[in-house]
Amino acid sequence: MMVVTVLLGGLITALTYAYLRIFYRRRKPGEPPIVHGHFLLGNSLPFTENAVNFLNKSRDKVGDVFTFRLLNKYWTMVLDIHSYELFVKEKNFDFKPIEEMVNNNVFGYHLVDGRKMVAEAGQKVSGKYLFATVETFAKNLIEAFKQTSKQTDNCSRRKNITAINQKNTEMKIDKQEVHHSGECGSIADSELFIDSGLNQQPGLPTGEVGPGAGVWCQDELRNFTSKIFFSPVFYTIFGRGDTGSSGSFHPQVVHKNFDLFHKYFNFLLFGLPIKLFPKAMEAVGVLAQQPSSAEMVNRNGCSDYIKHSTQFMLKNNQSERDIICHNLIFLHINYNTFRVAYWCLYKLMEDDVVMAAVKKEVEDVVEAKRTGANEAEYEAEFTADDINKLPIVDSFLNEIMRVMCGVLIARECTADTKFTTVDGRTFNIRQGDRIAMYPPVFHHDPEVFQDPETFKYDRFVDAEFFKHGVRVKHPMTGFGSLCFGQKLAMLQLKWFIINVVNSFKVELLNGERTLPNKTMYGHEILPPTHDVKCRFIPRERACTLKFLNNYGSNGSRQLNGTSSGSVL
Ligand code: HEM
Repeated sequence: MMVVTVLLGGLITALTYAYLRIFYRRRKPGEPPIVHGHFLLGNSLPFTENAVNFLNKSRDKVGDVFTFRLLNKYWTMVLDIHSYELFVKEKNFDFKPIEEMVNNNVFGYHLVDGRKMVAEAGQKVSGKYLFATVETFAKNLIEAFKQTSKQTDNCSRRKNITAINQKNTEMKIDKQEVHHSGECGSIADSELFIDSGLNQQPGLPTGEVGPGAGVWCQDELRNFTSKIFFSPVFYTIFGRGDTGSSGSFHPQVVHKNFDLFHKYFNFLLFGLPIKLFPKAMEAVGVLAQQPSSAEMVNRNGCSDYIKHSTQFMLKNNQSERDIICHNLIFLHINYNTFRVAYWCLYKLMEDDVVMAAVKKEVEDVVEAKRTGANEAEYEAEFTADDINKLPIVDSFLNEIMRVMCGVLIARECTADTKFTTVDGRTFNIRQGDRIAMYPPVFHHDPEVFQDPETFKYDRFVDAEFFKHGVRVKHPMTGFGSLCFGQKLAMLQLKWFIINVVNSFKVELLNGERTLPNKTMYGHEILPPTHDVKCRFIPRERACTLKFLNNYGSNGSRQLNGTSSGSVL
């Protein structure tokens, strides 16, 4: 009995010691206030349920700089938007451990000399490389639009068959038939439906069928965006290999598997082993089937970013597996742009007023730029500056970025640090703690953005924003301070919006609605709670749009115009 009591006593003492060492913290003088939570989980549950609500409530209780706990890690949140520059410029707040955590926990690899590699590879998406990348993207976009338009011809053919057969139902296209009809693989196309026109939905205009014209095609919005946006992004990054030799390294296969993998992203980020998630394992198995590094760098159209980073890693004797993981990270980064494109299409379709405003701006500028003797020859050229000088397109995109942003700007504190906010309050931050700013809180602050829950496409036109009566220098912080791809992403997205409005009519099917999934805060761009069905048809006689790479001519080495992006 005595032995049992002693053992029990020992166990309780050990557990109490471990608890005090790992979880418990007493606030020291000068440190931010602590928001206490569950004795084991800390504040993990309210944070993962809805981070913005939790952080707002905490701020109301203890002020805009405070510390809380996620499992065993203490985080200090700086929710003072005016202190953004001070935060991102503090040399003791280091991004490297965060980057390593993502590389290690989510992608299972270590990047040798990572900071140097990112700094060097980052050059490959700025200056002349930025312009060249947009040029390649624009060409790939034309190709993707062409292929998708061809599918509506296919729908048209099928419609006739449908009419002949008197089938009054939607039909799913036979996988193989679609596979032969265009570049898209069978996975994407397996979800393509024909809107036969015979089962017209109430409230929707009749499919515009004329000789030689397509009919409305139905698709899931994610699938549609994948074909017209993710494909060109994918080919811009990796080029087009010798088709057939690349197997499952195909944009639609990669996209489907990335979609699946991303569902588990937050679990992996917090360190849970991927083996717990068989579906994620399966997806990664497919994603890992990539061309060898030697083949990749020689692929036609492979980006300078991938070429440079691959060669850098080879020089450091990193394995083929590491290179594959790095390619996945780069895709993961670009997947954000895909999600924004999804929301752009959704918001255009959701509200006729938004669509009309964006369309008018695009049509006016296309009309003004148009050259050519007749409709068949109409063509309009856009430079990067031209793209950036469309206030409605710019504001619409910024509003999407505001509402859909889920990013946490996180750093690790590398030494005990006194952090002083812009209004002069000083807080002691402990070495080893995480420290963060949270753009979604700023983006939904009613003092900065009036009616923050309402989507206002023109919110950013000639606008300034204020907090406590002081102008906010950085109202939009969704790219953080380090993102090299900000200018590229914004240009690609604007060019996509212009082109999609010019080339397609797109509509949501009746009653189809979705929302950003707020349990996914932590993803840079929030995914939808569920997908929606849409339908599309190419616009007849659409003017051909071209991107003009004028880098270096007329001194245009910089990007001018509205919100072209500024990395601090
Ligand atoms: C809508 C699209 C995108 C969003 C929302 C986004 C957002 C972000 C954010 C929040 C960070 C962390 C920054 C920080 O903590 O200060 C980041 C880092 C980064 N982004 Fe982006 N990004 C996007 C697109 C891109 C693209 C297209 C590229 C490349 C061409 C890119 C390249 C990078 C790189 C290389 C980093 C890491 C920088 C470093 O390690 O120092 N991003 N991005």
